Amino acid sequence: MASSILSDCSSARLLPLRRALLPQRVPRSRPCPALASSRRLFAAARPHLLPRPPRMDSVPPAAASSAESATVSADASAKVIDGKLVAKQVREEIAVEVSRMKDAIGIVPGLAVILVGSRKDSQTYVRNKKKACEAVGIKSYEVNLPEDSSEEEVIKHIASFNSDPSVHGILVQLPLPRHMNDENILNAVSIEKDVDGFHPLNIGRLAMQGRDPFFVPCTPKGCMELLHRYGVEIKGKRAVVIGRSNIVGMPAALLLQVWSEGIG
Ligand SMILES: Nc1nc2c(c(=O)[nH]1)N[C@@H](CN(C=O)c1ccc(C(=O)N[C@@H](CCC(=O)O)C(=O)O)cc1)CN2
Repeated sequence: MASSILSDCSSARLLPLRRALLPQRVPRSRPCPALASSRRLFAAARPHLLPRPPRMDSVPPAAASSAESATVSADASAKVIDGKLVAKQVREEIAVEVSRMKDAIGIVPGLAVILVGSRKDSQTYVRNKKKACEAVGIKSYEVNLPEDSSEEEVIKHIASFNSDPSVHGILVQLPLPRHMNDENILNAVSIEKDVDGFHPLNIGRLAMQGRDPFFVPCTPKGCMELLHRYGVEIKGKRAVVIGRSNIVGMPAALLLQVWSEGIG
């Protein structure tokens, strides 16, 4: 029986993990020092690649009691993972980190979000990202462009954020209008500021042996963070990822594969 199931609502295909078919990974190389400082700065806001925080030694009381009543078989019991509790802890940790950074070097991380069009769901996600930044002291920059904007206009804004030293992370909210080519736009984001981890180089580095991505897509990273903080051991387990989107399913499968080898 699979011990972990991650579901990707954006695409309902089963993606078998390739771990069993791939050779053992070698320990990952250290990143280029010049790029590492910018990555570290924003990693405080979305700590994909920072040293991992200590696990919760015990499941929080509320989750523990639910977990006890949710036994699924003689040798395995279910753990109810309280995502809201973990999210609160992560926000608190980030707020402390940002405040320390401000005191130490007088810089706060800056996140730029570009939204094209007026989809209600995308507006909500962008609003929530902005609120989340405000709550922890991250400065946010927002650009809203009309649905009929050209790819060049979007890329012009990306280029401007790429060269703005107060912006450490850039997100282009997806989906983009149909007339735009996602690839051209995502390729324009500097890989050191690609906090979504959608740039092909970051995804490629996630997939390759001996490479580290600068950032990892946030939804699968969040799933991994939950497993980690609840002490769910991945090594040696089988996992099922439902869905294979570029945003969730595919990077989730890659992360499970990397972490199952004890790296990450
Ligand atoms: N630039 C990006 N665009 C998009 C992303 C992204 O990560 N970066 N992901 C989605 C939209 N999105 C965030 O922007 C997003 C949507 C939904 C969820 C999610 O986890 N949903 C849960 C429900 C959570 C809740 O209701 O509390 C679920 O579906 O089970 C995360 C991120 C597309 N665009």
